[in-house]
Amino acid sequence: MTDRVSDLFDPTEWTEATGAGELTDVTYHHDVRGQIARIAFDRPEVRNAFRPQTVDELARALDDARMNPKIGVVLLTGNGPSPKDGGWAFCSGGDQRIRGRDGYKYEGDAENTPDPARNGRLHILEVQRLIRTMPKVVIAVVPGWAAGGGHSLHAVCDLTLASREHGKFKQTDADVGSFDGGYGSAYYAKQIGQKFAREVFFLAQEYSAQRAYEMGAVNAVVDHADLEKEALRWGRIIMGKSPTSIRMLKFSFNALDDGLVGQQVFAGEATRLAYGTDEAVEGRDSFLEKREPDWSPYPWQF
Ligand SMILES: CC(C)(COP(=O)(O)OP(=O)(O)OC[C@H]1O[C@@H](n2cnc3c(N)ncnc32)[C@H](O)[C@@H]1OP(=O)(O)O)[C@@H](O)C(=O)NCCC(=O)NCCSC(=O)c1cc(O)c2ccccc2c1O
Repeated sequence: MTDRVSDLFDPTEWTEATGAGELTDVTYHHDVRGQIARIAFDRPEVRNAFRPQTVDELARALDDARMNPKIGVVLLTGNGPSPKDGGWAFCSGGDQRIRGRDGYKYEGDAENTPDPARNGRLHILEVQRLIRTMPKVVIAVVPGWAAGGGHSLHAVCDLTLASREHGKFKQTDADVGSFDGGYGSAYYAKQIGQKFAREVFFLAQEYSAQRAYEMGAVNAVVDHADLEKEALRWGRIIMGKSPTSIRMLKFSFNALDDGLVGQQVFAGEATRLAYGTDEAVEGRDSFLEKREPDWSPYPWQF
């Protein structure tokens, strides 16, 4: 790759997000209408494996998109192809070269050498929770390999679109002595069923985009050249919907599987909606005006 972001990236559709020029491991753009974010792993030479710095930058970009009131959809993808061999990847999980005994390490003086003085990190799990709880639709746009922790990221995204020619899925955790026991496996099993999920993890075989679609892990298989165009089209359809409906729907889908945290997130939005009623305003005003509240205009509805 030269100065192009990615071979599938259409520069007429995107502008670089403010501050994104400082990022080294991910790229971050907003679509020209300012409604859809594109965040991409940018380490194609290692199949977009993440190191702690990658995860830091990913979290920053996702959080920025979360807090942007115009943005309703995030496309999470991987830039490519690899300048070394032309291979494509969404993300191949944690960079095994800097994995220490306590997690993934920030690098020391020599590149790809773990810094023994700093604790290891497993904070891709924090990113998973951010994707899960942000009140926006996150679409995994998979142009190549989704492996290991990259496979888990696609699992936690709300939707997945995959390249027909290059999209490949492989859950390598058990090959490398790792295990994502949360969304990556247990929630994934809720998506595609226990038998398939156990097969994917226990055998760690390669699945084509078409096979992943048949198993219920992928929403659509798209010709490689059209992948990002199609993702943008899906994003724009979603942007035509009510923001409150989409937010409440996402949190409703999450609630049961996320236990009390799911209930808390959903209930927080219900509280926000309730604050908008005249009834809640009466409660606040009566306190501030040091008088008894008058609930008489508000029936005990059934
Ligand atoms: C993804 C592959 C199946 C692709 O195979 P392919 O044959 O197409 O490509 P190569 O193997 O030749 O790779 C090209 C080039 O990239 C390097 N590379 C690829 N992936 C990684 C990686 N993850 N780390 C470091 N380097 C990588 C590869 O070495 C080649 O380099 P050259 O110098 O030789 O050119 C295949 O590449 C593959 O299987 N990759 C490894 C996938 C993997 O096992 N990932 C880690 C799983 S564990 C994990 O991600 C994880 C992270 C967490 O933070 C967790 C936190 C909490 C719980 C669990 C976690 C977790 O499981």
